[in-house]
Amino acid sequence: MTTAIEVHGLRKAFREKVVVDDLDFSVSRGEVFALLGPNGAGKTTTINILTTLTSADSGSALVAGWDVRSQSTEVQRRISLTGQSAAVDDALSATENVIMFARLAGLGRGAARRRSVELIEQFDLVDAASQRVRTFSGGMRRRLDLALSFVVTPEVLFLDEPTTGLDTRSRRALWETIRQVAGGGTTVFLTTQYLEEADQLADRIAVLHDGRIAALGTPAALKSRVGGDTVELHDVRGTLRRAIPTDGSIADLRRALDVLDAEGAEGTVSLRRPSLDDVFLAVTSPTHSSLPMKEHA
Ligand SMILES: Nc1ncnc2c1ncn2[C@@H]1O[C@H](COP(=O)(O)OP(=O)(O)OP(=O)(O)O)[C@@H](O)[C@H]1O
Repeated sequence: MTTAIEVHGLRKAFREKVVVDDLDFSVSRGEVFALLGPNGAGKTTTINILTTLTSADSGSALVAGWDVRSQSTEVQRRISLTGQSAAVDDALSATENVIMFARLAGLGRGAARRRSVELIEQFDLVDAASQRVRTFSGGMRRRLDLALSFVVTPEVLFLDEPTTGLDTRSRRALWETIRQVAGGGTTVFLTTQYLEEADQLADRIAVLHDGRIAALGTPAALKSRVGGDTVELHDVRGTLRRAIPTDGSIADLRRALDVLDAEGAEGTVSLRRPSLDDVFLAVTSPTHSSLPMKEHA
């Protein structure tokens, strides 16, 4: 099986409000797929449907080859999901929590202990390993929650805004862990509001806007869609004074410089490559057509 997630015409409304609107996409095995979108775009609802926590009103979704609606137990056996801090016992230490979780996942006593040592180290909880979780900061709790979703390697790992609340070092460490897991063949489906995160991690990105996919493709393809490089002029204070989009060709670059010359502009000229921010702002602006765009390889 090469397809890990297959979604067709998925739709979900809360009362009259359509939150997920006719979604279609598929994710290959071993792929890191990021669902990006502003607040309220429908990211969590989509993840909840794919992880069997919520049922869709219509459409279908297969995860690891099983139907999320009619074969939910089979799906649950093959996935893991972050954000289940409800599963964390405040009265236990971090180590005890990981061991308990590992035992529930079917690991033997020795294997559970070994796994806890690895995960406590990996998620930078060594100093707090034997501390009761009740005393943890928000970031420590978040790291423990993440550690639990890595106790066993699932076929498909769902991470709902995994790095929210993490400091830079923890964020980068988690990215590394995600890369390792994906390198081992696990499919990773993550939601994020951080464009850099999607850019760093994802093989492909879907930008969700008002419950619909407004853009879908590799980070490079999405960036190239919003145009070529931009010639920017900053004044001595570093304030952006002028931005002239180009198609990336030498002739167009020269034209942009001629424009600045003709205007008698003063300051420092630089070339800015399109970023995912440009993509995000372009496709999630209120004036943007909500028609799904074609995927670019
Ligand atoms: N159980 C519910 N009942 C009613 N409305 C809901 C429910 N769950 C979500 N919604 C609404 O659906 C919309 C999409 O919510 P969702 O949590 O999926 O968005 P999101 O993209 O994950 O947003 P965020 O980035 O803020 O987490 C929001 O307007 C939200 O208020």
